Amino acid sequence: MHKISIVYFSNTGVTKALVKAASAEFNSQGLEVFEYQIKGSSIVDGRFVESDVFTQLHESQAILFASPTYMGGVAAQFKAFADATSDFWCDQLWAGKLAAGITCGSAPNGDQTVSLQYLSTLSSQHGMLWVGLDVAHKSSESMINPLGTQMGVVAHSVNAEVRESDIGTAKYLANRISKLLNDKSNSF
Ligand SMILES: Cc1cc2nc3c(=O)[nH]c(=O)nc-3n(C[C@H](O)[C@H](O)[C@H](O)COP(=O)(O)O)c2cc1C
Repeated sequence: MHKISIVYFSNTGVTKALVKAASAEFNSQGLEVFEYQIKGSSIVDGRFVESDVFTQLHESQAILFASPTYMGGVAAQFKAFADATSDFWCDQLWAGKLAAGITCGSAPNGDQTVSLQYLSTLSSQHGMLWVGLDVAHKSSESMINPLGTQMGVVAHSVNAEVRESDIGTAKYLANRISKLLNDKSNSF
């Protein structure tokens, strides 16, 4: 059975709701899911200290990274986690794993794409293979990807309300990753 890990930070629950939707989709496609929410207490003196988490990530064939957009980038809590992954960079321990990203913001165009670009760069530093969306802006019957970003999931939330179209986009991305993992001709 393939395993996917999801690492995320969420304060008011929007990112968490998107992660839960993706997670349910992975489960329904027969994947084992390890979910990890970064907490403020996981960071001491600016450093991410929950090193046990990495055992799960090493065992995964894919990792989904998720963070709200804060001031045009990932949240500091997520960045502390990302910096801790540098321990595995030299040996390129995560090379060949699939990677994907989810973010959200309270503005329709609040620079969320910058967060996805960062997550993609982080993944590239680890030699991972980035998976975006193969669906054009609102082209499907379910009207997913309403903001038209194809690097990953960009959600727009006002007052922490989560839109169905963004939940649908998160599920779609999870479904795409599941298909890639379950395709026997791929050897992730
Ligand atoms: C410190 C801070 C910075 C933020 N910066 C942005 C931003 O640059 N762009 C944006 O669209 N929303 C921004 N927001 C709004 C959050 O991204 C938004 O509320 C998001 O839904 C929070 O996700 P969460 O519910 O998973 O915590 C910011 C919020 C905070 C608290």
